[in-house]
Amino acid sequence: MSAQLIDGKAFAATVREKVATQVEKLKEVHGITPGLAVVLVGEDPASEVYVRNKGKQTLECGMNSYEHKLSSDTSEADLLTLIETLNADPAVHGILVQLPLPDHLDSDLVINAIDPAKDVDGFHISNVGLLATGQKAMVPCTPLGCLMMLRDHYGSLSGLNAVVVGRSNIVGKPMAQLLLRDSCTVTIAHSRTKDIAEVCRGADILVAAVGRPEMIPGNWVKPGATVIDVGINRIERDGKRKLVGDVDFASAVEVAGVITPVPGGVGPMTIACLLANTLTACCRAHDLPEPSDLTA
Ligand SMILES: Nc1nc2c(c(=O)[nH]1)N[C@@H](CN(C=O)c1ccc(C(=O)N[C@@H](CCC(=O)O)C(=O)O)cc1)CN2
Repeated sequence: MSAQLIDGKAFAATVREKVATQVEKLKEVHGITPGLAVVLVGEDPASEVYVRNKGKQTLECGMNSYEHKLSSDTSEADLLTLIETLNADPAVHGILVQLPLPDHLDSDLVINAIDPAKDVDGFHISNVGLLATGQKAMVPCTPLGCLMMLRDHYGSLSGLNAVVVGRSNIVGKPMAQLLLRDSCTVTIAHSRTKDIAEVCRGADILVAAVGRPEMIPGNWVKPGATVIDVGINRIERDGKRKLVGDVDFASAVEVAGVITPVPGGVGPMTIACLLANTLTACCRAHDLPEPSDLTA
């Protein structure tokens, strides 16, 4: 039997609509317009597309968008000066530096220069610590999107066995923290995990975030499980370029109960959650109630 697909595109559109409604209210009642600044260094083609889409969707939600495109040889000092300026700008509620950065720039240093209250990526060390200790944090967009889809499907995640394959700071670790916060029993699996197939087969919720094309086959999936595929891998097959996830969709769809496709699954939720985080950051900056269905 074939699994039910989660339509991330449609889900993301619903999130964006909710954000737009709240933004309109903020403008009408309080005269406040949330603002998002996105910084791109260099000419990575995929990053250029993501940044363009971020700007477009920010404006469509009624927020202000500030785009800063810097050349690939920008010095760390110049980038840090820009971040300082954005930190001090009251019209900017969210700051995002598009990753990956060129090799000569220290990503950790740059990310940790962002005011944690404006860190809508949730990558700043303060937000990482707040999330890990169950406090109010800015939550990384991709894991937040996965959590929203899981909550929508299950209602409560309490007591479910969740396996997160991948231990990156951007997805794997925060995903595990969020699932733990929702009372799942969480295992983080990775390249050194012994009998990883058997570990995965114990999962009610299997989140694949390893960055290896189609690494997880259907026989690693427990029948009826929910599979969330975070991978976005560009491969060439039969002479054609193709986007695939970390899960072998063709075999997994036959075993899983629910599955996210690639493309059109988790990906679109990343930008939708960025807009939600910008709204949240704006509400927090002005001591206003934040929309509870758009945060963790
Ligand atoms: N500062 C950040 N950098 C990066 C992040 C991030 O969250 N913050 N994530 C990724 C890139 N990313 C957003 O920045 C992103 C990735 C994928 C998608 C998306 O909609 N994917 C589509 C397919 C799009 C395609 O054809 O390429 C899908 O999966 O359906 C949106 C945003 C790395 N950098």
